[in-house]
Amino acid sequence: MSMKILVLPGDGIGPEIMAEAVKVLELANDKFDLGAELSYDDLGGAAYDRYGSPLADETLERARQADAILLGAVGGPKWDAIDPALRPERGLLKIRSQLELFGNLRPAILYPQLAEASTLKPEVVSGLDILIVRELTGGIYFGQPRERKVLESGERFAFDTLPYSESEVRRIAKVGFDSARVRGKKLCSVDKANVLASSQLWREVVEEVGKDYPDVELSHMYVDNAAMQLVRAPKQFDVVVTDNLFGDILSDQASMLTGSIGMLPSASLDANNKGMYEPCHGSAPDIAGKGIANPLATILSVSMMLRYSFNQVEAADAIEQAVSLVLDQKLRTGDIMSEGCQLVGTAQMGDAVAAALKNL
Ligand SMILES: NC(=O)C1=CN([C@@H]2O[C@H](COP(=O)(O)OP(=O)(O)OC[C@H]3O[C@@H](n4cnc5c(N)ncnc54)[C@H](O)[C@@H]3O)[C@@H](O)[C@H]2O)C=CC1
Ligand SMILES: CC(C)CC(=O)C(=O)O
Ligand SMILES: [Mg+2]
Repeated sequence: MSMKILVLPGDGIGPEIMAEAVKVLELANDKFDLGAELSYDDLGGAAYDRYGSPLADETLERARQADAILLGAVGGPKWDAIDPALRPERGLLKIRSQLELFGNLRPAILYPQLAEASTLKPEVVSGLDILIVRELTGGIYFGQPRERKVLESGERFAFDTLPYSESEVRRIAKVGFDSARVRGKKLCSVDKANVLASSQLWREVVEEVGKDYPDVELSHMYVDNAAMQLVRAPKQFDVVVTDNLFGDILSDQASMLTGSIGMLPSASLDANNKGMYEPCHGSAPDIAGKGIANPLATILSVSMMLRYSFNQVEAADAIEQAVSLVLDQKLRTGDIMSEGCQLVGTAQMGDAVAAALKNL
């Protein structure tokens, strides 16, 4: 099986965390004889600086030719003042949409070693294992029209549009139900159907899709309540399916239940499980260049890539086991640090995971 992987380190801490993920991937490649071939390109601010566009046509073509894409993160204050259409984040949105990566899987799993780092009490989060299924190529981040203008009165005015079609909701709902079917058989669809027309359609279509999944218990929750329930009693959730904006916000929130946003990997999949894999966090400009970012979310994204795009279950499991072993060794980056543990930097953490993987 061909395993051509396009690596896009991106901006800020992106290159730092990616170096560690590639270290682990290369080790897995040798150990499990995966035949992975890596190539590199730029996305986001780095691409704007190099190509004048946050996603160059040639990069998009390379992404289309690749079997999977591994991404760090994009964005940063350096590009805050440029034409909004050329912002680094627009490159990320464009690659997701052009490759039709509509199914974003964001697992929030608490490693038991990190119970102390969670923002919630250990008894509330122990055994936490939630999968957030976020719709990734529709909704308010893409809706047209969107505009900023100055009204005749001189007042500044702006608006966005939140569109969803039946087929867009249907395909992500299926991802949610299929995921629930192989997990705890519980799916919670999160929307704002008490006020938003797009959410009313969302709820209706999710109900219809649910008829094909009588074995999955479906519930609905408004997003404001879901945000509250996530920090009140997060273990009531198994699989959560939601739209692009709500999923973006709820997954960052869920990350803190696992100790840190630096622990949350993700897979963004098309209809054939071709995917882009990236940590859920951003480019963290506040810590970029310091060598202190947590690389585990990106390393765990490598594991998701091997599992979802290449069915290399043994290698994927081994990477997760190596991460767990390193946490057993009480090595911690600052974001997951707790008493009695040893503080390490990004590269030390990557080295430790690679060493643990090698010795498995
Ligand atoms: N997928 C992507 O490429 C994303 C890009 N962004 C972009 O990233 C830039 C910064 O956005 P923020 O809102 O600050 O979100 P962020 O996720 O980059 O950072 C939020 C906070 O979490 C911390 N953090 C994030 N990742 C970490 C890691 N691996 N280890 C330790 N601490 C970590 C940061 O230091 C910061 O305090 C913006 O330009 C934003 O648009 C934001 C989210 C996702
Ligand atoms: C450009 C943003 C939508 C990226 C982001 O925050 C995310 O995908 O989590
Ligand atoms: Mg986000």
